[in-house]
Amino acid sequence: MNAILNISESDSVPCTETVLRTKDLTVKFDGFAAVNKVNLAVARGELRVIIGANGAGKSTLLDLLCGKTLPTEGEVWLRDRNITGIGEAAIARSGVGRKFQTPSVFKEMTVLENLQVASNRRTGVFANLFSWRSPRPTDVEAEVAARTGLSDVLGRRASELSHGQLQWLELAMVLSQDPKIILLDEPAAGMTAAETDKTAQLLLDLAGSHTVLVIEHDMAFVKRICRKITVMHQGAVLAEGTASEIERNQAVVEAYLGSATLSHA
Ligand SMILES: Nc1ncnc2c1ncn2[C@@H]1O[C@H](COP(=O)(O)OP(=O)(O)OP(=O)(O)O)[C@@H](O)[C@H]1O
Repeated sequence: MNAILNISESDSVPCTETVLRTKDLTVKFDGFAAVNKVNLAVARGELRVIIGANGAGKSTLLDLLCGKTLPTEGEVWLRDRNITGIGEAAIARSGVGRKFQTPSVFKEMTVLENLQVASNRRTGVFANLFSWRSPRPTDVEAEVAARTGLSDVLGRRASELSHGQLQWLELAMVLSQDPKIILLDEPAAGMTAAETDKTAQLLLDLAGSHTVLVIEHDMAFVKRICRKITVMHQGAVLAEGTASEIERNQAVVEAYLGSATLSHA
């Protein structure tokens, strides 16, 4: 049992308990349905990838799940709790962590200082920014840094990190708040092949103990990490299934993959 991040042997076995569910989730902007009656059911410990063409509604769906955007209709459920409209902060406190595509780390702070800000976020950002900081990581910060490959750069300023390290720092900041569900927007975008590999392994390691939803365009990456894919098209769910089921689905091929298969897209 890893007490620090609440990872146990049984947690690492994917199960069929649904932890995140949406019911006819819809948001309209000036009458345009960016997300349209989406019914999603994600199991505890699952690593789910959401794919779809530009403008399909993927990011907006994550915005709805984390409370950044309020739905026009429909509901979001976390296990047996309806979290629709409870607000972004309350949803975060309920265990949903979101990492955006553009890192929002404090560039002039060290990696450790960024982790300290993140792990104390519940106490309020300003109290936190001006509070005294230990030069040593707590057990949780050390564990999160080890998990994301940042142990050797804890003392380095964020501005000196590579693109991949910045992305991992942002993920580490999300992890340090101990989320049960992690929402990620294109975590491997702009990464080198080696960084992409490391990110794939990181996500595979996180799944099981966490439920992970990832938006991704890089199909080689998708095939590597994913057991179940949700395909979005024009705000709605077009198909769900394994990579091989998806690449054989004629509607998906026509709407998104074109004549390419997932391995070539
Ligand atoms: N706040 C908003 N106001 C108006 N329209 C919006 C808003 N947010 C998103 N949209 C529209 O909703 C649609 C879905 O956008 P979204 O960003 O969710 O797509 P996406 O699948 O994530 O695309 P990409 O892969 O390019 O990021 C787009 O047509 C977008 O212009």
